[in-house]
Amino acid sequence: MPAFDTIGIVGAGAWGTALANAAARAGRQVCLYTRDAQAAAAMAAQRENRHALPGIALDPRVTPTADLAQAAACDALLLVVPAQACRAVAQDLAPLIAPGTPVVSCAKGIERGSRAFITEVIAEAAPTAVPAVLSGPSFASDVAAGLPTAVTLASSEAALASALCDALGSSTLRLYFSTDVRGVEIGGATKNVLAIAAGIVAGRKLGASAGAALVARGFAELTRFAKAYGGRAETMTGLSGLGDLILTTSGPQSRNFAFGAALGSGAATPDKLAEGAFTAGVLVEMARARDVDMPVSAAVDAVLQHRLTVEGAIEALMARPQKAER
Ligand SMILES: NC(=O)C1=CN([C@@H]2O[C@H](COP(=O)(O)OP(=O)(O)OC[C@H]3O[C@@H](n4cnc5c(N)ncnc54)[C@H](OP(=O)(O)O)[C@@H]3O)[C@@H](O)[C@H]2O)C=CC1
Ligand SMILES: O=C(CO)COP(=O)(O)O
Repeated sequence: MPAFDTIGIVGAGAWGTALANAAARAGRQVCLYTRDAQAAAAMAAQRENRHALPGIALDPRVTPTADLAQAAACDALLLVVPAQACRAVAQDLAPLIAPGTPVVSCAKGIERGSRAFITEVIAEAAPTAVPAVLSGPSFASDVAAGLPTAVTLASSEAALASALCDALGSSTLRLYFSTDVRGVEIGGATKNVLAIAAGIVAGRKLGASAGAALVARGFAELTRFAKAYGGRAETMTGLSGLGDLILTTSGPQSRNFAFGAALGSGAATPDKLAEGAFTAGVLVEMARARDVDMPVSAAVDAVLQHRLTVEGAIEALMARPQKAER
């Protein structure tokens, strides 16, 4: 298995920039791609991504670029753009990468319309790539600051997943490997929708008891969905499932939680990426298609689609028929 000396990061938002520094800290040479040439030049001159991750110096091993081919020539690529942009970016990468190059999805979502998981999107759009996924409880600002963080990296080939963990891991970022690609991506996509629900509960000041009930019942539906779509139970209780659910339902450092809190309090929603708002509808469609009961996610979707008010959604959840706890 190659050592993956060079890592191309495609997408220089908060998470892409944090992962660039993390990979550099692990000893890799890193190419950090943004589609914005001016932003690449500013990052190169200022050695900082002032737009997405202000106050964090770029590691000297990180080279910003607006040349996709330069990033695509690296030994392994991390795809760090919003989930709904992954297909377009993977299509652009397809003619540029060497066959067999690992392309690791770091996005947390499901493609709308196609109902495809992001590793499926990569496999369709860049058929010569080897798809993988990195997910787990990891705020960009924490990782960038070098705070201790642990995540999961999954590929269908255990040896590849393990080699990528070696390439990206450092004393501050610990990676566990897995072959449960589907389970890892389901955890990351679903917890964002549940984080919006947790934010609504907090924004509406429904109390800590309601918040805890929401996380527990949310985890139950996340696990049901994963089972229906081929994820493993042990992955759901791991970093990319329960771990990330706990992190993102804990407070406003999560953009999804902050988005939900604004909905709950009636404030304007922040102008920041909240992936759960894009995932809720497709998640609920996919749940219905396999007869999976996901009342919390369905309530979030109904609020986002203005089919229910926040008040109406809470009433409907509390009025559900009595059932056994499972
Ligand atoms: N932030 C975090 O703590 C974490 C985020 N994630 C996940 O990572 C993904 C990205 O999040 P994050 O970095 O925070 O988001 P940001 O909003 O900070 O950045 C998104 C980046 O993607 C770029 N982008 C969007 N569309 C395209 C496109 N079509 N082609 C090229 N670049 C594009 C944007 O470029 P431009 O500025 O030019 O629009 C921007 O640089 C999400 O799925 C998120 O859930 C996962 C773990 C942690
Ligand atoms: O995925 C994340 C942490 O693991 C980031 O969550 P938010 O996108 O809600 O900020």
